[in-house]
Amino acid sequence: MSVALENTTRADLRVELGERSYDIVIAGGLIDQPDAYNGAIRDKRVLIVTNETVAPLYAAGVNKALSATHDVDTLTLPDGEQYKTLATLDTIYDRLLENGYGRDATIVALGGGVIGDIAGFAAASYQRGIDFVQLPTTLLAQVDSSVGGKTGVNHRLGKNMIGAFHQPTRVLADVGVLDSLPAREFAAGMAEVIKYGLIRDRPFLDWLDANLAAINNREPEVLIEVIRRSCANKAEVVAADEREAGQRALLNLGHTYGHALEAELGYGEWLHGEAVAAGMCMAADTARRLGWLDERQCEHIERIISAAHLPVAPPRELECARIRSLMARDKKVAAGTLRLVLMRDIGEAVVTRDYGDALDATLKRYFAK
Ligand SMILES: NC(=O)c1ccc[n+]([C@@H]2O[C@H](COP(=O)([O-])OP(=O)(O)OC[C@H]3O[C@@H](n4cnc5c(N)ncnc54)[C@H](O)[C@@H]3O)[C@@H](O)[C@H]2O)c1
Ligand SMILES: O=C(O)C(=O)C[C@@H](O)[C@H](O)[C@H](O)COP(=O)(O)O
Ligand SMILES: [Zn+2]
Repeated sequence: MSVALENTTRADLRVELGERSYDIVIAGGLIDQPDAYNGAIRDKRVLIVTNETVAPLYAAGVNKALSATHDVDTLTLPDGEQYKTLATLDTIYDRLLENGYGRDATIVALGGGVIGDIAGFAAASYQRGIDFVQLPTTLLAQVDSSVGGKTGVNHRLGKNMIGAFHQPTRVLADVGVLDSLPAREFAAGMAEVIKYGLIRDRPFLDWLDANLAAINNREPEVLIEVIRRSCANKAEVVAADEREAGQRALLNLGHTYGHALEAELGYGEWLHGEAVAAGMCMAADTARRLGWLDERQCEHIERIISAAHLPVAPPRELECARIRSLMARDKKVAAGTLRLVLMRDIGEAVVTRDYGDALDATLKRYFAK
């Protein structure tokens, strides 16, 4: 059950995508309120897709909120990044088909980014596409993965290698559910928050820096502001470039390095946000070698990341050549060349293929073997 927060602000944002536009609502106690779903679910049948950790905490409240007006069933998946696979996706198709769900059904994704990505991809592909609603329950999912319509699953050889762009019909970011989130998962979400500051919103980064203690204490008003400003950044980028033909790639800062780390560590040893945090430090190092950032700026970035309880380097010795070959499979490879997202300054990122030997020098520094 999500607890409504007394006297806390509610923030409403909109992702402007023509006929696929949708609202992001940010408040406490949202997912248990029947009204919150008005206009987001077209027809009767709803399948809530969640996992074994989140279900006992929040599925009953969501089920109750929807049951007065809809015919609701719940599918509970195993928990973990290692289950973000085609095999798990198949279990969603099984449930939909065995129970005769049609194209008018809606999937409600209740969970973190793993559930959002996999349930979203089920919605994108089932009978060539059905509606879905995002109920993100981690900080990372509330600030990033529930918005923008990137859905998909991992492959042994690369992160999110199989997927589709498919926008939800609504995002309900209920800050009340963050109370039960473990500290390590909360910190992982902060990596994507800091990312917005580093790529395009220097004032936000300075605000984060000044408010980190209140953020780490999860003060509700401060959290709503963290989520609101993060989603506002993401919504703006997605509205301008839904399918990543250009500026959306900036949202990938640190991810080329980070996704390689996640794959090399077997999708489980490190959380996505942890890999992105270390990846952003590596991207800063590459930018420093190009003369774009100086030593002091790199230290500043590392200090904020550390203060958010995130790693600034790989967890142990990893093989440089293996990381480099995983990076070569990144989705930003164009005409056979890997493009990187690098900071020209703090708060200003670019996509570039002009990094010369700087990438290899960075990889040698972080991956000694
Ligand atoms: N689609 C996108 O744009 C996008 C953006 C960023 C990340 N991602 C993806 O998101 C995934 C990471 O998401 P994540 O960090 O949310 O991880 P996650 O989905 O694995 O959730 C983290 C853990 O927290 C648990 N949990 C979730 N909500 C909880 C709650 N309220 N209380 C207690 N426990 C809770 C989960 O069961 C899980 O064990 C990665 O697969 C990443 O690739 C996608
Ligand atoms: O929404 C985006 O665009 C992002 O890049 C957000 C990232 O935080 C996220 O991890 C995304 O899933 C990465 O996308 P990918 O295309 O590199 O798999
Ligand atoms: Zn990410």
